Amino acid sequence: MPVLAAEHLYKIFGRRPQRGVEALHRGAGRDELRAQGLTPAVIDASFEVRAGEIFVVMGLSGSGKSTLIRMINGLHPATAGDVVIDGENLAHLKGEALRRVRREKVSMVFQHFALLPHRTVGENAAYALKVQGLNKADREARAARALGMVGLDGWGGSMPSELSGGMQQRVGLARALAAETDIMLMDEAFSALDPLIRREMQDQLVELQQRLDKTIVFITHDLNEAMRMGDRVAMMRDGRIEQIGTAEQILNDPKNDYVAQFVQDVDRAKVLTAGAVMEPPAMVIGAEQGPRQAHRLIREHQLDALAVVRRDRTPVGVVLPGEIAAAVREGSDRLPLTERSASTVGLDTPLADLLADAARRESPLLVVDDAGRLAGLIPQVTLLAALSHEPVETVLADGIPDSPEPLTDDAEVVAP
Ligand SMILES: Nc1ncnc2c1ncn2[C@@H]1O[C@H](COP(=O)(O)OP(=O)(O)OP(=O)(O)O)[C@@H](O)[C@H]1O
Repeated sequence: MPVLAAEHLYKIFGRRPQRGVEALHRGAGRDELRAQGLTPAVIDASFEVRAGEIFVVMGLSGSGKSTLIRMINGLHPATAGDVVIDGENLAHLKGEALRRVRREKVSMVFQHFALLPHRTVGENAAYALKVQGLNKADREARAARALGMVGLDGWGGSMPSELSGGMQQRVGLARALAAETDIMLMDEAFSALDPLIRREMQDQLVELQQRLDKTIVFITHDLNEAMRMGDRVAMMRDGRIEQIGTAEQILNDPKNDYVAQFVQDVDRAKVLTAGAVMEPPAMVIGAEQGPRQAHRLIREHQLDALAVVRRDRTPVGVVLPGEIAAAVREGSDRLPLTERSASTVGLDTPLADLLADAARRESPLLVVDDAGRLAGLIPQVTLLAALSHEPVETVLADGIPDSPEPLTDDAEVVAP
């Protein structure tokens, strides 16, 4: 079950906003509503956020992100549609019941930190806990723990003004963590920070999320931030969600021209990981098998490369058609594995890290999962395509320099 769901959510500002929803249902455009003094800020937004996910809402200024997040935390009532948190529909809650859900399920980090200037860092971190009814000792302990998580051990007695911008936002983050809610909403939380600090905070948030298993809805107008942070990204335009998907899905398969144009300048090499560009191996061969068996598999399945694995599927290397043909010709009874053919990379390795020596690489890269087992292969042509910003087909048509000789059916085969 999703932790958080939005179902056909609308927010229209103006008098008698319900009119706007009805007009939109009838097919009216935004301009028509504007003429009636109505602003449609969020139009028919539906999505589900899974437990432990970083769900990014990305869109230009005015696209409706802040309004959307305010409906999720119950600050704005929806004009139509539902927000369901942990099975509870906010539209059905009032007064104390609504405040309880907001307090216990959702915490929020703001762009401008929202720290109280005359309270200490520790008091700021503990701020949300008083309303939760915790006693002073518990509040202080939780706040200190949260400050420790964001790398601010020992800063509890300082005043916010003594801290840099990045540190102040860590206090904002600590305050949200101290509330110990499962869901954290972050509204342009890093947008006011210098690029270097921002990057550091992004990494730290991803690391914290993995450690604490929080569900995070993260709002940003920065596409690169969205692509870097989001397990999935919802792209908003003019109040509507245009597409929801992983960074790879949005980059590789944009749903419409708007999304395609929006993402065209993204540095794919920085966003895409080895896991996203690899191909699952069509066939593998056990390390104890000989070259003739490999030769047979390569021919029968017309493989460009064949990964060699141990019984537990950890990779030993990869054999190529040309190599294996030569080995069979020479009568070798061992698979011709070489050092260079055994380069492995992790699933999360950024593509950019693999491109440096793409042109020199003569065999596919092997991609392994966290347990070191083979997850897939990245053919050299994929790297060259990424490097030249050309589709794979173009690189294939132009040819790869020094590509291995293809194994033809009439290759001379000598029995060992
Ligand atoms: N309280 C309000 N009253 C009237 N109109 C509003 C109100 N809040 C937002 N809007 C309008 O709703 C639309 C969406 O605004 P919203 O702030 O949600 O966008 P955003 O994507 O968060 O933009 P930004 O990044 O600039 O904050 C805009 O046209 C805005 O002018």
